[in-house]
Amino acid sequence: MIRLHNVSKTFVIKGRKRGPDAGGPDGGARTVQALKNVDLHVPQGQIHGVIGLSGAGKSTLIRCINLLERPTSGSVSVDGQELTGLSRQALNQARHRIGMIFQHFNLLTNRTVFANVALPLQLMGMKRAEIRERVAPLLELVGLADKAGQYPAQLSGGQKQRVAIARALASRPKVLLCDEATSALDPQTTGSILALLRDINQRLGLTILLITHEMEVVKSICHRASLISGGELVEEADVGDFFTAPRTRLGREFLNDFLQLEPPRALIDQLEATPGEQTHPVVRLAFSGDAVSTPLISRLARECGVDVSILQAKVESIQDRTLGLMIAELMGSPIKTREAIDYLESHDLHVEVLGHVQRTD
Ligand SMILES: Nc1ncnc2c1ncn2[C@@H]1O[C@H](COP(=O)(O)OP(=O)(O)OP(=O)(O)O)[C@@H](O)[C@H]1O
Repeated sequence: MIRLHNVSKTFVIKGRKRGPDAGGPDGGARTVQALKNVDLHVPQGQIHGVIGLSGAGKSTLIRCINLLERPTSGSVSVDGQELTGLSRQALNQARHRIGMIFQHFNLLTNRTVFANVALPLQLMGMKRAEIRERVAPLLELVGLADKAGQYPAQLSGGQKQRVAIARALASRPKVLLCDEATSALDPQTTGSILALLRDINQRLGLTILLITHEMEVVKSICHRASLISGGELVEEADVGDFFTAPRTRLGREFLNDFLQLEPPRALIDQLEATPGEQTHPVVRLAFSGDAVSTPLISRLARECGVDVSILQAKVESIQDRTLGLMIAELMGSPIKTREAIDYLESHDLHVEVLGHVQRTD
């Protein structure tokens, strides 16, 4: 439904220098490459999250999808239509199939809830009666049927975002873009807006692309997720894998921040990077699916002759999957602990060796 192929975006920031030390005719202009060769495919009906740190390129990416920002190179297509080559008029038509919501809602303060939702339909030239027929069920859908005559200032943040969602859905888009849509909301309101987006995705089969800096958002509603860093998509996976086996250091940092599952400080200070004859490995184990209910730890002791000292453990529900995480010291000879790691990996556990500690046994 959404396809980005080799999309790059470079901003040129004009220099302010004037006069003899301007350093050239551009007065010291510099460029920022906000996106680098981004490839992304979001199939119909999927909720895809793009997560990254501040300045990573999230907003630029989402704004390139409806061409609020025009890519410097590459192609963008939505619902099978390539957008980058369209005339202004054709692009305006194509944008009816792409709704968007924003962190700060972007409602018109001097218009009622009804009039805000009706606005895109008026701009499309729709007749009054038709607009009424379209807006009423949308307000019903977002739970604001009784607020049609109120003004944005009379609404809570969550209610304002509901109005924005209804407005974004007014033109019956195939795609909804969410630009940090819950970042200005408290956790409880965030939960209710995410539940509404999930409901809309299921009921209307709407494809959703959202950008966020919060793993909680990805965990709550996304089917698939990408990590963006320095304008590049550095990893992409189904959400279960995104949370169990991040492939990049940044992915692991996001996960650790979210789970707050780090070895105790005192242990971190003792960790050595290389193993020795007198050390034990400290590992982070991530397991999902059948592995969660299999007594693998007791089997390690029986089948590999390795004792396991559990330092921290946590079980999380990621949509319909259960994810187990554990930090543990594997106690045994170097050969046996290597065998134990192979055994765990052969049972689909993701094993990351955090370091090695001196044996005390
Ligand atoms: N209009 C612009 N002109 C110049 N540089 C820009 C422009 N918009 C974004 N940038 C730069 O592009 C890079 C990516 O910015 P972008 O806003 O896409 O990141 P982000 O991940 O959305 O960050 P945040 O979470 O802080 O909003 C940054 O270095 C930013 O300064």
